[in-house]
Amino acid sequence: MNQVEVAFSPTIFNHYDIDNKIVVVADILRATSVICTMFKNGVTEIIPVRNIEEARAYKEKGYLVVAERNGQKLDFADFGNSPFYFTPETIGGKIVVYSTTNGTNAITMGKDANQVIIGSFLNISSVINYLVDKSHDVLIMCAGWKGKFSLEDALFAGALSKALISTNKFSTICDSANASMDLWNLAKDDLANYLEKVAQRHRLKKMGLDDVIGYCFTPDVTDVLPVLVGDRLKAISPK
Ligand SMILES: O=C(O)[C@H](CS(=O)(=O)O)OP(=O)(O)O
Repeated sequence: MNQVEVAFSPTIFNHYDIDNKIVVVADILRATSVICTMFKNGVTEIIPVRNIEEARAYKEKGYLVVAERNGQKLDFADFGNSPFYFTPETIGGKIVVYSTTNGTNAITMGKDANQVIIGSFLNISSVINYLVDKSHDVLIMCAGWKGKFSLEDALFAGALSKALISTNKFSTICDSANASMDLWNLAKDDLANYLEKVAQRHRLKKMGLDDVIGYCFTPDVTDVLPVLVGDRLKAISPK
């Protein structure tokens, strides 16, 4: 039986053994939801970069750059971080360079694992099917917020852990995975109400950027499965 574990923040990621594991990065508000939306709408590759200077250098070379810090688009970037910017018209057939406050940092941290994949509610069934098929131990890495715990990522970790364990192909002896499933069980029947507790929702609301909440918690909007290949994210076609 394969194991599922959860790291609640990148700050503690180094304490997990990722040898031969698949790392699922989750940044529900908003990076991994944005990545799934970009692939759904035809982006060919995404280059995740950690720092602003790297993103700026790509822009100077002529790349399309999506970059924000603290929710706000960087001045040199083409787009900020709302999934609603990414339509077939804006990103179809293009390579995008992507840098965000929390999500792209988490993605690059997992690069020594067997594989890094991108998870969100938008592609959760694709993630489940892929992990069941691959039969590796799994670490769900919550991107959190500036190194801290984020409720929305923990809820996703709980939903995914629960679904994997219900296949009888995974089990867990990880306290964080058990805690995330308890949280998900508490929230799932009245999710809209529970999401009032999510701090990132309120941070986004202050900036007028909280129109994404309903969308980012909608399951299975797409069947894309973004995977890190070298330094780029590419989409695996579903079976
Ligand atoms: O753009 C976002 O939603 C956040 C920015 S912040 O957490 O509000 O500073 O970045 P992400 O990397 O998508 O969590």
